[in-house]
Parts: sequence; structure tokens; C-alpha cells
Amino acid sequence: MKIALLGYGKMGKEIEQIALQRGHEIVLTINDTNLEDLTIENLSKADVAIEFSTPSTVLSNIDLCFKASTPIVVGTTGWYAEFDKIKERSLTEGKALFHATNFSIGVNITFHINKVLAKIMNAFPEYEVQMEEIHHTQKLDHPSGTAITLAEGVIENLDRKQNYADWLNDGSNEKPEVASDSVLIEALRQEAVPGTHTVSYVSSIDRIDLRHEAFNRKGFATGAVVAAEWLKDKKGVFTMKDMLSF
Ligand SMILES: NC(=O)C1=CN([C@@H]2O[C@H](COP(=O)(O)OP(=O)(O)OC[C@H]3O[C@@H](n4cnc5c(N)ncnc54)[C@H](O)[C@@H]3O)[C@@H](O)[C@H]2O)C=CC1
Ligand SMILES: O=C(O)C1=N[C@H](C(=O)O)C[C@H](O)C1
Repeated sequence: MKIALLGYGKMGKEIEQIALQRGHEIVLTINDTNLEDLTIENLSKADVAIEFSTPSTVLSNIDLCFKASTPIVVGTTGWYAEFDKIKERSLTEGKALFHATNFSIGVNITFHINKVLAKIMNAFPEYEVQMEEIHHTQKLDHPSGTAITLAEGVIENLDRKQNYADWLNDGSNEKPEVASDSVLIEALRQEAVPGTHTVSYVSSIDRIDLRHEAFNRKGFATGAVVAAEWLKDKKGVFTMKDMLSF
């Protein structure tokens, strides 16, 4: 498969290694030093594009891939406010889009358990739910896309929670008070952490933690390449649940 890598930073480079190991060819790599190569003509030479760039560049990259009719796998986070518009456009124009806030199998298993646990906790109002995400200091968005997906899983299944609140705990501010129907997501930034997410249920007598810790970026990168292989000849909008069998 011929792959275009839109975003050739930490994730783009990790994806390149996995793609080559799986027998694919990288026909285009884009970062902020060669944007002149980011053309519809170049994109149309790829069977699929894998997009891990920045929250401020992802939408124009999706637009270019749609114009080139190149299926696109999007891992970039921090753009989901625009998701409904992009989905609508993809469906009406017959394009192919695969998106996920987290491509790792371990996190997707965690997403599933999180929903089951939230449903169980309806019967136990003495537990308060809270969330924490820890990432490297270069991360541009907060809370992480994964934390938002976890919060959505709680909100869909735990009747006493209706929304989430974001707290970037960088030492300059106090823990905010949040309404009782809100899940607080605490975002911490620490040197070189690939991504750690914890959903906690805390009562006055004990605490239950559901925690996923990525040791490196291989899980994210492998998931993105497998998603690209899966997407290649499809049209429509897909995510990990469509590809995984649980
Ligand atoms: N869904 C998932 O499983 C994962 C998602 N991510 C997300 O992927 C994104 C990228 O993460 P990293 O690789 O760690 O960031 P990074 O900062 O290391 O790399 C971003 C790259 O995008 C490039 N870039 C800037 N403008 C561009 C443009 N117009 N078109 C294409 N590339 C452009 C930059 O030069 C840089 O090379 C972030 O939004 C992050 O949250 C990261 C890991 C896993
Ligand atoms: O920026 C990152 O690094 C990561 N971003 C994704 C997110 O926002 O959830 C996925 C992973 O946690 C790493």
C-alpha cells in the first residue's frame, strides 16, 4: 500500500517504521518544513493518508484528502468540535475517513470496560467519579482526546453525570469546584510521558481505579497502520469499534 504521512513528528516517524515493517511504501511525508509538497496531486498518488499533525492543521488536511479522494486515517486530537460537519461532508461526498482519539488496542479495551463499570456504578451513588490524564509537555491540547472519549463513556452510562469539566493542573491554579453532574478531568504534563489515563471511583472507604499506561507509542502507531489497511477500499466514516470485534 502507498501511504502519505501528514505530520512527520513523534507519531509520523513511529508510524513510518511500523508501515515499512508491514511491507508498505511511504510516498509522501509532510511536516511544517515542506508544506509546498502538500498538494492534491501528491496526495492522489497515495492509497491512503495517515494524519497525525496538529489541532490547527488537521481540518485543512482532511479537506485536501477529500479533494484528492484519498482515504484518510486521522489520529490528531483537539478538532472534534468540527466532527459532525466533517462526517456529513464525508458521507455526502462519498469519501473515506477513519478517526480515533486513540488507536491502541489496550486503550480500546479500556474504553469498553469503562462503559461497563460506569453502568455498574449507577447502583453505588456513594462513589464520586474523577479522571486524570498525563502526557508529555509538548502536547498542544487538553484534556486529551482519549480522556474526552472516556468521559463520554461515563456520561452515556452513569445517570448522575451529564458533562465534563477540564482542569489543566500546571501548578498555577487550584482544583476547580464542579457541579455534581460534571466529571472533572485533571490534565497533567510531565516530561516524555506517552499517555496515561485513569478513571477513578472514590468513596469514603475505598477507591476503584481503571488505568491505562502506554509505555511507548508503538500501540498507537500499529493501530493507525492496521486502520489504514482496513480502510483502503471502503467509503464512509469509521472508528475503532467498526474494526474491532468487541
Ligand atoms: N489517536 C491516537 O492514537 C494518537 C493521537 N495523537 C495525536 O496526534 C497528533 C500528533 O502528535 P505527535 O506526533 O506527538 O506531535 P508532533 O508535534 O511530534 O508532530 C506533529 C507534526 O505535524 C507537523 N505539521 C505542522 N503543520 C502541518 C501541516 N499543515 N500538515 C502536516 N503536518 C504538519 C509538524 O511539523 C510535526 O512534525 C496530536 O494531535 C496528538 O494528540 C498522538 C498519539 C496517539
Ligand atoms: O498527544 C499525544 O501524545 C497523545 N494524544 C492522544 C490523545 O489526545 O488522547 C492519544 C495518546 O494519549 C497520546
